Amino acid sequence: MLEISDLCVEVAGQPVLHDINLSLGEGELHVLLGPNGSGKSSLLATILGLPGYRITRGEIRFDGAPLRDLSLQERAELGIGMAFQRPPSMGGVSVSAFAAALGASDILESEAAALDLSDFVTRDMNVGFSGGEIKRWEILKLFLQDPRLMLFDEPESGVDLEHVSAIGQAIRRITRSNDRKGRPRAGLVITHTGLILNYVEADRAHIMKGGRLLHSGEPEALFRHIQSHGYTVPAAA
Ligand SMILES: Nc1ncnc2c1ncn2[C@@H]1O[C@H](COP(=O)(O)OP(=O)(O)OP(=O)(O)O)[C@@H](O)[C@H]1O
Repeated sequence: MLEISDLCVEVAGQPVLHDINLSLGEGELHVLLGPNGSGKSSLLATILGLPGYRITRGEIRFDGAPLRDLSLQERAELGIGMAFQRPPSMGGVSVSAFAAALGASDILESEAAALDLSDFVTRDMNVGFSGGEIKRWEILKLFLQDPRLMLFDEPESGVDLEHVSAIGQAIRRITRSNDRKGRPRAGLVITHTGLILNYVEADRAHIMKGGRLLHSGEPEALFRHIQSHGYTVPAAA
C-alpha cells in the first residue's frame, strides 16, 4: 500500500530525513521507535503532506501512485489520515456534528463507547478535553474519517494505563478491519513507551535515528533490545 524509497526531506532548509526506505503492505501495522528529534513525526508529516516538508530526493507511493505533487486534501481523499499528537480545538463543532458530516453517525455510539468517550459526543471537538481524552478522541476521529492508511503520532503519550489498553485495542481492531468500502487498511504508529506494543500486535518495528532508518525487525524483540542497549542495531543483525 505504501512504498517509500530513498526518501530525503528538508524542513526550513534543514535536512531531517535521509534515504528512508520503508514498505507497508495491506493489513499491516508497523511501529516507529527512536529518540527525540530523530525524524519520526517528520516522516508521518511528509506522508500526510503537511506544509513545510520538502522532498529533495526519492519518493513516496500510495497504491503505486506518487504522492509528491498531491495536496493534503488530495491525500486525505485518497485515504491517508493521521491521529495527531497536538490537534487544535474546534469550538462550535460537536463530536456528533463532525460524525454526521462524515456520514458516520451510525458507528459513533459504539466506537465512542469502546474508547470510553460516550459522554463526549455532545461536546465540541477537543474543547476542554484533557490530554488523555484528546488522544482517545484522535483515534475515534480517525476511525470516523475512515482512511485506509492510518498514521498515529504517539497515541499513548500522556494516557493512563487503562486507556492505553483501550487505545491499543482500538488501533489493532481498526487497522485490521476493512474501510467502509471493503478495502484493507494499514497503520504506522510512533511510540516512545512501547506500552502500545502490548495491544496492537504490530507486524514490524523500525528504529529511526538522526533522520535515518537504522534497523527494522520483530517489534517486541526490538523494543527489548532498545530497553537494554538503547537505539542501536542489534548485534546479530
Ligand atoms: N518546522 C520545523 N522547523 C525546524 N525544524 C524542524 C521542524 N520540524 C521538525 N524539525 C526538526 O527536525 C528534527 C526531527 O523532528 P521530529 O519532530 O520529526 O522528531 P521526532 O523523532 O518526532 O521527535 P520526538 O520524539 O521528540 O517527537 C528535529 O531536530 C526538529 O527540530
